[in-house]
Amino acid sequence: MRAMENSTIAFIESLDQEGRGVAHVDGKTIFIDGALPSEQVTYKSHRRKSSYEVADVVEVLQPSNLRTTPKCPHFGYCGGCALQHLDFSGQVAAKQRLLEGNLWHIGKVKAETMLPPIYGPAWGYRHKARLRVRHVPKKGGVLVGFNEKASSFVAHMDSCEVLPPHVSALIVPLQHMIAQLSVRERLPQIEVAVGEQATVLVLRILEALRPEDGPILKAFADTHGVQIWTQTKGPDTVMPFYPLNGPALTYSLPEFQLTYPFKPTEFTQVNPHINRVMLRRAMQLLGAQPQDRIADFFCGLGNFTLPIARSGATVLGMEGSAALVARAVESASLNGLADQVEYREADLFKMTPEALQSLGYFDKWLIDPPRDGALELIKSLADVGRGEDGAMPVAPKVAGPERIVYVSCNPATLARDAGVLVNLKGYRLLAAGVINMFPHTSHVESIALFEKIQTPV
Ligand SMILES: C[S@@+](CC[C@H](N)C(=O)[O-])C[C@H]1O[C@@H](n2cnc3c(N)ncnc32)[C@H](O)[C@@H]1O
Ligand code: SF4
Repeated sequence: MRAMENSTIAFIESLDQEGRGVAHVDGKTIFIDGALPSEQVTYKSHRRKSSYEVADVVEVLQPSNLRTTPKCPHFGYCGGCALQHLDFSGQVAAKQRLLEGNLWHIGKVKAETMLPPIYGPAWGYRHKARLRVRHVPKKGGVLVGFNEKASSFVAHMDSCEVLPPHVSALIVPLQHMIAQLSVRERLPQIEVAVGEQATVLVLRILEALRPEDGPILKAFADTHGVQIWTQTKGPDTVMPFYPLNGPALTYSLPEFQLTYPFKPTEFTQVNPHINRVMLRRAMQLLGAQPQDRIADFFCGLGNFTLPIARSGATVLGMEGSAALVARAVESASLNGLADQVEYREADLFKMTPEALQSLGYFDKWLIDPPRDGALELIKSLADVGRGEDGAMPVAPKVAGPERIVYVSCNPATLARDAGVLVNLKGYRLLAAGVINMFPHTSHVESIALFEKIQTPV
């Protein structure tokens, strides 16, 4: 709808992957930052293309009844959150609609059942974070935080509601402490990792620390009860007052009697509360039995592998990072599961039918890929029937597992891969649902269950 001279009015139909309201005006798609579904708003475009425009809300004429007051004072300016103006349940519903929309528009598939969303705490959930650091004298000194929205500048912030409160409380003291370091201009990033026994801050520094920096770091660590590790150019150099080379942290899964050691820089799930619920859901969907042989592709440090092994099944975990494979092997022994678990390092984006066949038959698969998805792995399964060009599938014919549980951090690639599984590989999409792993952001984590209905030719 185009209105009077200077203002443009739009009715918002849905949310996009970045949490922006989507409207259609005069045949163009308009992505409007700050607008919510079912709202009528005026907007101002800051990017115009022939088929779409990108805009900011000017005024909300008719607010959604799910619009709410953002809790964080930095919302709207900090790029860390996109949806704090939408009620928590509305966020989950919007993510579910996005997942369903992607499955249908990209993969041409529909889940037979939508699973109830997996919820967790709304605030203080981020146990892993990458904070940017920038020394900007004209903004008052050192900035520590997330990037500003749609910018590479560091946001000026003094607290963060999605970090655990004790980490949020470190932002201002970190700004003051870094300002005193000789390397304050050469310290672009801090990785935060909260484990069960400790919180570690890994300072990435582009040159060597000078001796006078040591006491400053030690005083900070002692005062705030955290560990500080430094990663300068070259191999890790842990500050001399902390144990060298050992994983400092652990997380545990009491329901599976499992404990995982990890190094703060290694991949672990960001939200430990949701991770536990997600693992229970995945195990329920996988239905692992003691006689099963199961593959855990993109297994990381064995987050899914060990709960699967606890059920009595044997598991092969495959992963691209040698460091994570080594950590996974260590955890399997530590938890008394080494006999049931094997790990292999492999680049799964280069999977071929021959390589997949050489792994032998699996009853079930668990897949948890990065954002790019798992296309090469799925394409390596034998097609059902003839291909689009009428040709028979290329040998070897790799028999697919009876069940696949697919955990995804990108609904677009999940939808693409689901389309291949359902339309070419003889699977049904039995169920799918969202996991609210990152509340208030537009990230959509999801889980899907596929079941084999046809034997490949
Ligand atoms: C979303 S994480 C999941 C890790 C694990 N399942 C977990 O829950 O902790 C994706 C994993 O894929 C691995 N990865 C990324 N690219 C890969 C590739 N090309 N081949 C194999 N693994 C890869 C990453 O190292 C990471 O451990
Ligand atoms: S990431 Fe933290 S500081 Fe940024 S908007 Fe979200 S809660 Fe606020």
